[in-house]
Amino acid sequence: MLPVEHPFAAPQRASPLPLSLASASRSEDLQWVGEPTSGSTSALRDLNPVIFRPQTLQSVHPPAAELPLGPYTRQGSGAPAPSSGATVFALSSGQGRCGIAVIRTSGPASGQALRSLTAPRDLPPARKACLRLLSDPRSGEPLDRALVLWFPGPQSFTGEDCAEFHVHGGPAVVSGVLQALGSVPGLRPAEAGEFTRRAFAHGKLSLTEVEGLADLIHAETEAQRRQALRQLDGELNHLCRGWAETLTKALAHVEAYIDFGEDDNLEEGVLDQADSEVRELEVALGAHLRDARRGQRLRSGAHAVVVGPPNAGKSSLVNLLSRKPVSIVSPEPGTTRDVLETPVDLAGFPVLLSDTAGLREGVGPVEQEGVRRAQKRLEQADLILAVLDASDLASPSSCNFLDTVVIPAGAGSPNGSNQRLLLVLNKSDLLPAGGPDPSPDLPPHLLLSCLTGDGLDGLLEALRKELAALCGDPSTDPPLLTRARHQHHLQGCLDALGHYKQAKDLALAAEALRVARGHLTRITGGGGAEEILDIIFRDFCVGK
Ligand SMILES: Nc1nc2c(ncn2[C@@H]2O[C@H](COP(=O)(O)OP(=O)(O)OP(=O)(O)O)[C@@H](O)[C@H]2O)c(=O)[nH]1
Ligand SMILES: [K+]
Ligand SMILES: [Mg+2]
Repeated sequence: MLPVEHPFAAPQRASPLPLSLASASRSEDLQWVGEPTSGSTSALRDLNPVIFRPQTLQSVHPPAAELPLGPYTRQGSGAPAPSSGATVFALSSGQGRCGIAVIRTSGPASGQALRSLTAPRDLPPARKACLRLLSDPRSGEPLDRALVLWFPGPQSFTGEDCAEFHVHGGPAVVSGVLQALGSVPGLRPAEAGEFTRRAFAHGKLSLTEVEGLADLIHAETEAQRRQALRQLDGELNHLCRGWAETLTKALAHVEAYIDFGEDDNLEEGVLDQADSEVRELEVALGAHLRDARRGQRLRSGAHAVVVGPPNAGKSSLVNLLSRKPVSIVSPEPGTTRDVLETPVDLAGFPVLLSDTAGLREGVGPVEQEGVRRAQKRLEQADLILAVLDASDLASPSSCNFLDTVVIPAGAGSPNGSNQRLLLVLNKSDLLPAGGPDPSPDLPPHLLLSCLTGDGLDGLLEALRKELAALCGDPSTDPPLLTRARHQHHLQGCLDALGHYKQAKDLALAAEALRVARGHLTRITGGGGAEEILDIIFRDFCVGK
């Protein structure tokens, strides 16, 4: 731990949520509204007259107060509404002794809380850090000299009035300030996730952004961090909103046809346009669903298994990649019996690496069970690291392994089950120096020496490529679905589009589109009546 001096000169251990993320308001206002529940007569039907009879626009357009607000707001989308009026407070940085601890409040009494604890008592200018003496409002006892920040709502992380106290991170300071806050009328300790829940309820974060924030806090590798940050930045949200907008457009076309199919004023090809929009969307959704597991793998870690004949150096490789002595290494064949798992960060990707028993036949019951477990793990793995002893390629166990595992899995290319395989020829130090490739006839492979480290860089680079293919590369790829929930709704949307195509009448087709759109908006926790209005006015020729 770095020395604890003045905490604000150079934050030694910053809050896990830097200021900009913890408190600053998002520049973009995400207050968009939800979509009509499926089955209800859509707002579109009521609004369609607006499209075609511009002269009656003023009289037909429902006044704002009459818009059905309930199910249309984010708050109505399943998020628990914050208990009104309460102001909550909590330690927002990690527990334990540290340079600086960040305590924050959210709710209407935040300003009062700031004034009660600080001297001078006036509120600091909005979003400007100010140094203040903190003291207990009951006893007047000084607690700390701290930086305080005032974020008046709605331009705050939660959308409510918020305050932050950046105090020295000693346990006594932190508990003193928390107790002092608890004594301020109207304040209570926050529940787990309550700040974020309030941000969602006030439309500051979409559901996918909430998920991105959670993933960012839990990210352990670089690629996980990138993916989470992109989701927090709203990329998945924008993607889903774009798709939902396409469906709203298609729905507007179909509903217009239902209401005005006989009307001369309707543009030609309205239904064809809806069909082509749906077809394009199907292609886009299909592409994302094919990659659906990648984002989830990146969140939870890809499963890689090290397999090979006995004594190939599997355990040596596991120890080398994990940089710790996970497995016992010995010259005795059959050393590893059980499956040994270790989480590792490989080239920025999270991987659960499994060491396994050497594959061979004609062994005792214990080793046999080890082989059975190894084979089971092999079937479940996303990535197979097949290890052979480069100086022992002609042995029966090597040949058998090549024939039964490496060749069927198709080294260097993904097989039907999406498993990927890297063939590693270990113990290259035992080959004659500068000699030819010992095995030009083998599938694509890498030479490695666990003993000298030769070939490790090449192996890590190959692993990076394989893992980027398995987990998606968050530096370059389009945003990925990161949870089973996203995959479920995307599949639901695609199924509904299938019903649209098969629908025997237009009312059913419109209903299928509403169901499809409902799935998309549930991904982000919103959807839109106002969107529908916008799109109608933008996309239709009025009163042609
Ligand atoms: N020369 C040389 N020896 C190695 C290398 N890698 C591993 N070994 C040796 O090979 C022997 C077997 O290594 P392990 O890592 O135990 O092999 P394993 O595949 O896990 O063996 P089992 O668990 O018994 O199947 C040990 O004596 C290691 O020191 C290498 O790159 N070069
Ligand atoms: K061994
Ligand atoms: Mg071993």
